[in-house]
Amino acid sequence: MVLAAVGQICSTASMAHNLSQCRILVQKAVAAGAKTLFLPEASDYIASSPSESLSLCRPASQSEFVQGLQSLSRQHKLPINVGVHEPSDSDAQGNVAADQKKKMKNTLLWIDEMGEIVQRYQKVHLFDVEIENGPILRESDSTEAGNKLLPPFSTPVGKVGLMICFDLRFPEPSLHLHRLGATLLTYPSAFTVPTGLAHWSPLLRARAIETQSYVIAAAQCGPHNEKRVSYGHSMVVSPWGEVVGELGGEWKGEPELLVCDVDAEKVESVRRGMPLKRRWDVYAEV
Ligand SMILES: O=C(O)CNC(=O)[C@H](CS)NC(=O)CCC(=O)C(=O)O
Repeated sequence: MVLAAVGQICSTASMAHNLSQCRILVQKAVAAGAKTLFLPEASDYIASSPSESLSLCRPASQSEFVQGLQSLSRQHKLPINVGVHEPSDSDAQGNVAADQKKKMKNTLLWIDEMGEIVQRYQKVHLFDVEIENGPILRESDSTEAGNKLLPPFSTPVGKVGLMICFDLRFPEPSLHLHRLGATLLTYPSAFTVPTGLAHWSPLLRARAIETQSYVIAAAQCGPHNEKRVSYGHSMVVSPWGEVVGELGGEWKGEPELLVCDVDAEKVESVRRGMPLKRRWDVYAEV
């Protein structure tokens, strides 16, 4: 068994403030003996508008937030999984007008215990919604969608398959990563409150049950600015679908940490006990 730590923060437009929240969580995770720290989507910042978000966006090599986390991970020999914004390589059409800003990527970094960025996933499904009495958000206005899933890779907490937030609503990528050998799936998130109330927990449990894998979802929580609040409820679900750890949805003014056992043998025993043998002869292959 190995301990995984899951951090819950409330990112604002201040990268220095957000880094200081993460620093507290790194220290707590190390003190608890955790072997990996999972941080939410957009941990580097959550801005009040797409234009502010674009203006804060910089490459990891020039981001005080990412550099700060890399040095913390190196110092403590702690792998860190963290969601950030990065500039896209090209604009959406390939030739925008000079006055038009480039788009961003919504990415998830795996920083190893040497402080190196060794894996990078770019969010594939973007959150464009207009829900009555609910959120109106158009992520694709400012963000470029990724075009591939990353093959699962070995870590101290298992073979990790990376996904982000809204990707949670699509079973296909999780099943695909499962087929490629993942034993732990991540969904770092900044869920809205109404959609979180309606769907967060059943979706996370469904993804864990369907793939017989651990699901780790570090979440943004509370008010980021006057316009935006996140649902919180960071969660760890076992391959049997049990919620083995959960944080609250109320922002208490400081970051919170959840520490859970990740048991490789549990993945094996759940899969051995209930083999989910596909019938590709009956329905389409995922
Ligand atoms: O905006 C940023 O800076 C970071 N990105 C996000 O917070 C994204 C896009 S707005 N949020 C979600 O995908 C929430 C999904 C959700 O709430 C649901 O699926 O119900």
